[in-house]
Amino acid sequence: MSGSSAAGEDIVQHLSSNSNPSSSKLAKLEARMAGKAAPVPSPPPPHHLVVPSAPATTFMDQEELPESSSSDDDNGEEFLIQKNILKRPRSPDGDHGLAVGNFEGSANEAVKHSEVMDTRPSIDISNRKKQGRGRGRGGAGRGRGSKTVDQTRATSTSSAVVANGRHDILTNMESRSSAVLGNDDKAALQEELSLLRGKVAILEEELSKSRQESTEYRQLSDRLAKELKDLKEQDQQKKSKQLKVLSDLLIAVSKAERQEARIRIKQESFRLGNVGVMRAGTVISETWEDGQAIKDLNSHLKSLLETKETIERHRKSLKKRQSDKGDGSDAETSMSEEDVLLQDEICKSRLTSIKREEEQYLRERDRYELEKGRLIREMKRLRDEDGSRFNNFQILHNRYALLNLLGKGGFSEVYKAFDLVEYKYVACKLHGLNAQWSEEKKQSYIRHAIREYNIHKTLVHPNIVRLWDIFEIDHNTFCTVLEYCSGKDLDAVLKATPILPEKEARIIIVQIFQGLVYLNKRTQKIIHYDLKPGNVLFDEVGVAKVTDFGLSKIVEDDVGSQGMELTSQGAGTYWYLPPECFDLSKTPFISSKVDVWSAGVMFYQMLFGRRPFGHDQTQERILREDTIINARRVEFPSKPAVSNEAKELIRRCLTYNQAERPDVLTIAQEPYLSYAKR
Ligand SMILES: Nc1ncnc2c1ncn2[C@@H]1O[C@H](COP(=O)(O)OP(=O)(O)OP(=O)(O)O)[C@@H](O)[C@H]1O
Repeated sequence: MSGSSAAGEDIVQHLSSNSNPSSSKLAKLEARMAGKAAPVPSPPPPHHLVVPSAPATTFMDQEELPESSSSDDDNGEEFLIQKNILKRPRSPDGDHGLAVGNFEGSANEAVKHSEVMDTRPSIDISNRKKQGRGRGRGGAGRGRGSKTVDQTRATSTSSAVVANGRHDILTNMESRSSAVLGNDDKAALQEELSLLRGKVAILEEELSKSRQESTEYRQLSDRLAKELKDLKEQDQQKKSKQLKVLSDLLIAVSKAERQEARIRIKQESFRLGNVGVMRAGTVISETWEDGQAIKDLNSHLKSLLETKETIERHRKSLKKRQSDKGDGSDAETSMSEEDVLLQDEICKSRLTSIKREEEQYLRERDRYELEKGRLIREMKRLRDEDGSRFNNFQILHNRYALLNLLGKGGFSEVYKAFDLVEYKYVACKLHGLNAQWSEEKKQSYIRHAIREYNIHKTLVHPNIVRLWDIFEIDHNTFCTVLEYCSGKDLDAVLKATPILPEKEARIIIVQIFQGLVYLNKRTQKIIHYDLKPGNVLFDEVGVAKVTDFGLSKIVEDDVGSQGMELTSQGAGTYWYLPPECFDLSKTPFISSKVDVWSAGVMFYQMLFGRRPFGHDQTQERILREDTIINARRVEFPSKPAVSNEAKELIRRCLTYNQAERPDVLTIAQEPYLSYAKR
């Protein structure tokens, strides 16, 4: 064995002992170059390097091969290349294959060697390719024209890591191989090495470019993330600014409305009257003091009455004179018969005109009374608003901007509010629990309200006020959010105009019945149980809507034809409840017929300006005197004139006997309750 051959063996030994598989490949390459390659006249042709049919071998197999077997050299090369192919499947687009094919001669050889030396970098290549794809079609943007360069780079990339870690080995290899190889081989190898170096340099450059690119991308991504965050913040700020502007506007409008309402009250108080304070010893009470217009009107009426009395007296004296003349007792003061008749005619005519004047003043007084009623309600509203703890334009639940008080009920205050999320007006009903109440009573009230909410929230119909939301404000207060109805309620309408023309009354009752039909066509039927003018609201176009389901009852599925037991009587308003609800001798059975009765009472009230039973009575008196229990027959006043169909509908609704009274779905069939053309 020649010295150079021995040196080759040493190198093989040295390189084979390196656990790095690439080093082992290099060692084998080195070995081939040092000695075993000597008998091979020239590098094997490229197609010898790849033997597709070679049996697949694991990397361990390769490690276990005899290190210096002379037959190993070529086989080893084949084996290694085969191994490499298995480890790094070529990409389907054949880029890599092309990369190999694009090098010719020694370059080709060099590529093969580079493949032989490296398995791990192949994984780097595929990763890089993936990254390249990940960056989008940008890679293609560099141009298909540069494909060869790209491919070279791709191939070179596989050597990058090798280059980093094994530059010394290559240098070593170069010096040793120069010692053992012939001039041709040496030149070829040197060419090969310089090519590899070139590629290493390209790869290094590529790597640094990639690093730079990656830094740039990271910076870009950071910048974009920051920009996005800024935009979001700006958007948020813009939204809060918009909301601030909006709520400021709403508040300004509401404040102006409050001021206007107070000025109007002052003016009207002067005209119609005001609440005064009266002291009786230590007791201070409030009394109503009429305003100037009512005082003037009353004094006109008083003076007319006085004039009337004077005329009546004068007529009496005329009659007396006539009779005195007849019996001859006072001949001097006697008047001719004609004079007496004339005087009497004058008095009668004057009395007639006084009566006319009086009637006019009385009509005016009635109007004042209505205005006075409205003024008193408005005064009460303003006083309630001033005393309310929610009068300072709070935003509830981060969403509802409270504006002005609409009114106050038994345990609740209703505010007009603006929904800052849905951008619409709503009515916020604030249910206040009395702090003095026992915990048990509070819980019962809350249960009651939640029950109402659960019933009401499922109701979606144009003639039923929508319930949008419910939330707690504090331990003693919660809020329900309702559809806002900007018109008055029917109670206020009837206070302002006690008698409605039949046409108007009909359209209202038809809508109420449509709401009731909806309640009775659901799988879970509902009895409202508290239908009264105060619970019928109007929206801005005049659509009537039923509200307040606080006393309503859900009709159980298995209820018989006679209705369901009224377990909790509740406190409906007695003028509007049917006789069966007053029967204390047994637990009443109720059905939708309760609502039919209430609707009949309301319709009567709209047409005739008074309720059919117990109109002038208090709730307490109605109970005491069994007014409704005795309401067997409804009577109609002669005025105003009302159609027979309307009267017939009322009669049917107010059928005393519950069994004979039609239910909601039956009475809704009445032609009078439908506008459909027949
Ligand atoms: N959805 C609404 N839209 C507009 N105004 C409303 C709405 N709900 C109630 N109101 C008004 O608020 C006022 C108070 O209503 P609320 O229902 O609390 O009182 P009530 O029915 O008179 O009392 P209670 O519920 O104790 O019987 C009434 O004048 C009513 O017209």
